[in-house]
Amino acid sequence: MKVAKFGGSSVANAQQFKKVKEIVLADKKREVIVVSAVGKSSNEPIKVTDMLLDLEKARNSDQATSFLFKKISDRLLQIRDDLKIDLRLENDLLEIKQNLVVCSHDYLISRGEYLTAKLLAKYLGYQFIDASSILIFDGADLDYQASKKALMKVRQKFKNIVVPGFYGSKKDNAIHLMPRGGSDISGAILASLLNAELYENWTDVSGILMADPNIVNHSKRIDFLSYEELQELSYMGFGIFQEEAILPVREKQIPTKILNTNHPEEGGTLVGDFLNRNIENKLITGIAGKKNYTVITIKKYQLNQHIEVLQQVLAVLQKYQIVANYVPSGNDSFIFLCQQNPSNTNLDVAIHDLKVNKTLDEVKVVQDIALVVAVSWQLSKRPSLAGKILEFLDNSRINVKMVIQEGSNMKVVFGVNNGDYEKTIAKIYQEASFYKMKVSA
Ligand SMILES: Nc1ncnc2c1ncn2[C@@H]1O[C@H](COP(=O)(O)OP(=O)(O)O)[C@@H](O)[C@H]1O
Ligand SMILES: N[C@@H](CC(=O)OP(=O)(O)O)C(=O)O
Repeated sequence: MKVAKFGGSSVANAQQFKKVKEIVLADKKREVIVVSAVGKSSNEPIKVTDMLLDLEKARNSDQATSFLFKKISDRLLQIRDDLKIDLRLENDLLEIKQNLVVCSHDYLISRGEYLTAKLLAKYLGYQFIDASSILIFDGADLDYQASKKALMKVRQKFKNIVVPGFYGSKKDNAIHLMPRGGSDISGAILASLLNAELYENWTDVSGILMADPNIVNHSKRIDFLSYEELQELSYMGFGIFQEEAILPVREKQIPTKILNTNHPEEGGTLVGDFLNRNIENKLITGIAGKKNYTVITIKKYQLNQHIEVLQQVLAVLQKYQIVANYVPSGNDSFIFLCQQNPSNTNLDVAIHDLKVNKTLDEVKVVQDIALVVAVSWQLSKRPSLAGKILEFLDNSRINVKMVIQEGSNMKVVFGVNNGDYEKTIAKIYQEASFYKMKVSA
């Protein structure tokens, strides 16, 4: 059997629902369908999930909510009416409206998926199964056994089901919301629980492209990608597949395909255990990145003899709950990379604490740095990769602030000014995707 997840763009309007139906019914093995909330279309620039977030903001600041609630309801009811789906969605909408003042964030934001899945289930003639009854979480982690047991019970009764993505339930039955893009995770978990032969992830691009199509026009598709490569790319901001969705399919080695709902005939990217594929002479597999990092360089003479300094710095970061990547950089210094978040002032306070710490020789802070990662299959066999890319960037006068090639034998990270982010990705793509390199044995 196959698990097929359809993203918000695949269910953005009635037209898209029709395409989904055609795809699902074309293969009997597509038994478990996971769906996101109604997403963006050319006429509707806002995802229902973002509309719900706006609704929550209005509720929390005692502003009027009825206009926003109506807008959300209208989008869903329009699809129902266009497709003549025989479903009294008004009852569900009323229940949500009645809960609006008191309900939790997780409940409210998950309602987009809940309502969309109800519509799709009815439209496909599949059974709607609320994700809260089969994906059970213990804290942030899935309770695998409890979820498997609940899912098996459902599957004994119903073969073909539609499950809303993006949420499950906690032990106390309250809704547990996943991170943004979480329907990818729901699909991957279901594929893992069911040992699916394939996990299909249907979206609005025909596979994973070497670089973000919003930055590079006509970027080449990656036909085959290993779980490890996808992990590195998703971690660094590949928007197309949620990073946390990789582990469930990777653990069970479930082949995963990224496909286009608008063009199923174009095929897509197959993600699998391809690390031992025949080495190609392509310079890189893909490029990803994120803006808005703060780089904190800590200097301490003979640092390797003062391990307590590292402990002190980590304690400050822990105190202010700062998530940071740590990079050793020589005998006398190390750097931390932290993602900036304008609404979180903890980073400024932590930096202040570090600066007044007399044990440290110097604390240098550089803000507004973008990190761009080039992932290359078996980097160790291509030792001159980082140098080659630096040469390309140098030729186009991009000021590279740092290069990190630690730990993984799969990626090189370049730190550049935020303003050079797009240019860096475009440049690496332009040069590297055409460049053929000799591979050492
Ligand atoms: N490397 C990439 N390859 C393909 N798409 C990418 C890449 N990086 C970013 N994207 C963006 O990801 C989008 C698909 O993800 P998303 O908007 O979450 O879709 P969905 O609503 O189907 O889940 C594409 O439309 C594209 O703009
Ligand atoms: N609707 C949620 C979950 C999700 O996975 O959406 P999409 O598949 O449209 O990226 C979000 O916007 O984050």
